[in-house]
Amino acid sequence: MSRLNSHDDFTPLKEIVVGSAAHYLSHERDVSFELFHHENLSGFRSDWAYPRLTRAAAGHRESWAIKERYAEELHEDVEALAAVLAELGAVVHRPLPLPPDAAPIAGLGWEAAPTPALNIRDNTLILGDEIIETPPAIRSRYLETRLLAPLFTGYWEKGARWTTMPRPTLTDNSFDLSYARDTATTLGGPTEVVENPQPSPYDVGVEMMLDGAQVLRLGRDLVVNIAQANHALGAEWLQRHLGDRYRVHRVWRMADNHIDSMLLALKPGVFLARHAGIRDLMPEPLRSWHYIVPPEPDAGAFPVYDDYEDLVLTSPYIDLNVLSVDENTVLVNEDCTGLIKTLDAAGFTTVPVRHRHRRLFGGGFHCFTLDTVREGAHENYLS
Ligand SMILES: NC(=[NH2+])NCCC[C@H](N)C(=O)O
Repeated sequence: MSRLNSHDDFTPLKEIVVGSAAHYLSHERDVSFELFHHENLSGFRSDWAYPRLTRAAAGHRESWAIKERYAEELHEDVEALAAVLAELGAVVHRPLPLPPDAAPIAGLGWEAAPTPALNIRDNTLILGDEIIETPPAIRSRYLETRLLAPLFTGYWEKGARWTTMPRPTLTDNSFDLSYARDTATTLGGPTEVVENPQPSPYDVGVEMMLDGAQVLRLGRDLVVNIAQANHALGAEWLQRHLGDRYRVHRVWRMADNHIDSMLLALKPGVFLARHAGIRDLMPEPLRSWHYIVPPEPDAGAFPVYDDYEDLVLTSPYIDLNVLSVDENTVLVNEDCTGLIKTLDAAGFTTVPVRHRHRRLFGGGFHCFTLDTVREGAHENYLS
């Protein structure tokens, strides 16, 4: 293990953590989960878009089983991803696997089954020599970074700084519902905001929530996606914490939360973007960069899932979530042939990797990884 040093997504990769899919048995469908995944969940089923038609009031807890076959295939693909990265010369670290008999976790006034540390991009932000654990918006993910604690301890011993952003209480009233209220879904929304928030003796009002995956890292510049007040508070914390060392550029509602299936930096001057309109949402100095927009995803590239039993947590654009091992080499989903062709034509070397169930488990290669050592420094890429 070397010293923590990760400022961007594209300079030569030395060390990386690959998430663990072990024992991903169910989704905890509480208010925090429904709200976070509102855009995808409410897009195709009217009882999920209008939950009061069918579901109980807030406080309702429901475990949604994941089919064993999908969980096993996911596990197989994640282990293969770790092997590919090792073959490419990176030192690969792993979180603690979630044990099969993990007991529920609890906060003040809630309980939830814990998720494995799979989408590890989400709850940690690495900025140079600093580990920042970010405040989760989903209760079942509250203790996810503890599964990374042995690794973080190792980096800390090697000199890393290690910070935890203020932890939210996550009562029903902690959430700003405005994004879910304001956005139309494919059902023609606006939909109902998920459930009726119930008062709790632990209410503190709208709280800070921000995922590491809402932040695009470009040396001394950070682009942070903000869709509502929880995120705005998180970005404000980040700005105050980082002071003059970083420029925090806030972008408004580029996505519901995570930015990394909308936009990724492949190298200085080049972005991979979901659509051409992304450029207009960007801060002025980044509008002159080149934006590579791949063809629309091919519906045939995804497994066919059951409309009711299988929760589809991402949009079909999830394969944009690639992982660069250097400025020329990009790991891409082998089934996303349109994207592979686009990147090949742009002069990149693509490494096709199998990942079947990205739509069920909420992430691609960028989400499932956390690069801890790259060669890049605290550069100013904007000048
Ligand atoms: N870091 C992540 N988990 N990113 C995944 C983002 C997926 C995005 N919400 C989509 O539907 O395409």
